[in-house]
Amino acid sequence: MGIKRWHLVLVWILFGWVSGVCSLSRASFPVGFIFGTASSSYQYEGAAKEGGRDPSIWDTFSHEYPDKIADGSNGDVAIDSYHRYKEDIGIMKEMGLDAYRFSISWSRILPNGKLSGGVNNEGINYYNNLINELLVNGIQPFVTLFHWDLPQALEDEYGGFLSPRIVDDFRDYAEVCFKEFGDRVKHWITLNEPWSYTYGGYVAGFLAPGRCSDWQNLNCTGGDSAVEPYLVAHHLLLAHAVSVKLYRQKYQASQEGVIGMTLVSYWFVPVSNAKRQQNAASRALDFMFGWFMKPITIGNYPHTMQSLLGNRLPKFNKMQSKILKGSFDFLGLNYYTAIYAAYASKPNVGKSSYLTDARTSLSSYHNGIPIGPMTGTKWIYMYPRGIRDLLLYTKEKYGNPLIYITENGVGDTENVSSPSKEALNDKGRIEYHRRHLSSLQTAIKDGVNVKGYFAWSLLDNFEWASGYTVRFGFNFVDYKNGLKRYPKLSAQWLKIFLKN
Ligand SMILES: N=C(CCCS[C@@H]1CC(=O)N(Cc2ccccc2)C1=O)N[C@@H]1O[C@H](CO[C@@H]2OC[C@@H](O)[C@H](O)[C@H]2O)[C@@H](O)[C@H](O)[C@H]1O
Repeated sequence: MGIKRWHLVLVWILFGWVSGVCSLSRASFPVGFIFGTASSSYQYEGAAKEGGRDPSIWDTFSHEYPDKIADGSNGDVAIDSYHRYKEDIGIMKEMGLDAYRFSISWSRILPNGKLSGGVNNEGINYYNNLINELLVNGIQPFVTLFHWDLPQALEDEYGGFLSPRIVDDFRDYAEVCFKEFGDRVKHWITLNEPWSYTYGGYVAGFLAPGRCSDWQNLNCTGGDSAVEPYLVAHHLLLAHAVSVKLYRQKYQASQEGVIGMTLVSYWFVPVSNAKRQQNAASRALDFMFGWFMKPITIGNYPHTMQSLLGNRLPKFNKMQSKILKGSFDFLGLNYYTAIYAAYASKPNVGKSSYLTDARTSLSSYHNGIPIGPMTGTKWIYMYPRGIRDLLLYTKEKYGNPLIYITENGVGDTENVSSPSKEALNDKGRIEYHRRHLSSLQTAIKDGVNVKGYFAWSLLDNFEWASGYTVRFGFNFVDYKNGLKRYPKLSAQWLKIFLKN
């Protein structure tokens, strides 16, 4: 019986699939494309009461509300990167990574949050040592100024980002970092995920400072989910804008670095092609991504937010709009998963909240079917196509900006506590990263201007409300045995990926 045409097609498809699975590597990406991993100060450093550091709102939140953390834990010790950074950089080098994204602890640099309170030289020394160790190992530092760990002193004095007073204090803090580290740091990120800080801290209350409306019964410490999120986001944006202006006016010419902001977004999939559902997905994107991306691009909020929120949405004056417009040299983009979006009518209860303002209903399921395969992290369903769709959307809607994927990753929630064969055999993580990198490669072929990819995360670490119960690392940290680091299968996979 002769070979039928469909046999040939099948073989061709199979070959394509096999070569696609096996051949994806560094060489699949443009020369100079940067591969790194990401971390943050409160999740990695520990040494919470060492080296002159004063408390952040995360020290307060995790100690005063341990019930808000899955295992009642905190970042007092975390994974002790404060003392083990040389070992951790050795792991990065062994894996062949090009860059490391980390954040600076504001209260380690300015313990009471303000310049007038004095600069902590032990903090300056720590980050100088970290940056220098990275550079001697050929690893580029990408530095985030604010990854949620606000000095508690500023929260106490004027409510932190609820107050416009934060803008000048953040600018002063940023300037200390530009001055002290800018000769060697060439990629600055002002804020990590302002959406998450706002949503987690002032809408749903599961992140510090844990505020939301009482009637939402989320066991919050006070707050108003209809008003505070929009005030906090407004001040985050202004703090970002004045710091970018300062960097560009005083430091960029001599230091020759670039500065941006990292945003996170779901990719939103309409539950049907009906116009009403497509509009709902578009509104959801405005209320999560456009909330920040529009202001730093054109100097104002999305029209959907302006029309739906009225006076609850603060307004930028002319000067603020001017310094916000174009206030980034690159965009950091964090992508984890996609979610279905459906139209929702105005809630009949009299109370407003960010949760219902967009008139959308979001779910990982539609007609009982998940948007993608479940993973080890309850809110992350595998939807690699979403990274490409979000990048294409950004290209089309926001003028094809320079982008770095500054976080992408997945956690395991098996309650493994020792570096067993099972714990290190993280095939799911390999599959997640391989599929997202493949989708990213397609986006690059589509003309998206993306120049780097940072995986979350090098090491298992303190995962905010999940404590140490969720592991995102390529390397296992043995919390029960001296925080010893062990490479997982994914670390081996990434090392080979980066070598080819
Ligand atoms: N997790 C986020 C926020 C993404 C918002 S989209 C989605 C919606 C939602 O409710 N959550 C949970 C959430 C929201 C905000 C912050 C943390 C966790 C989401 O992540 N971003 C990055 O994700 C990384 C992984 O987040 C983990 O995701 C699983 C959660 O169980 C865990 O608490 C969280 O730390 C963090 O370690 C980084 O510090 C952070 O920059």
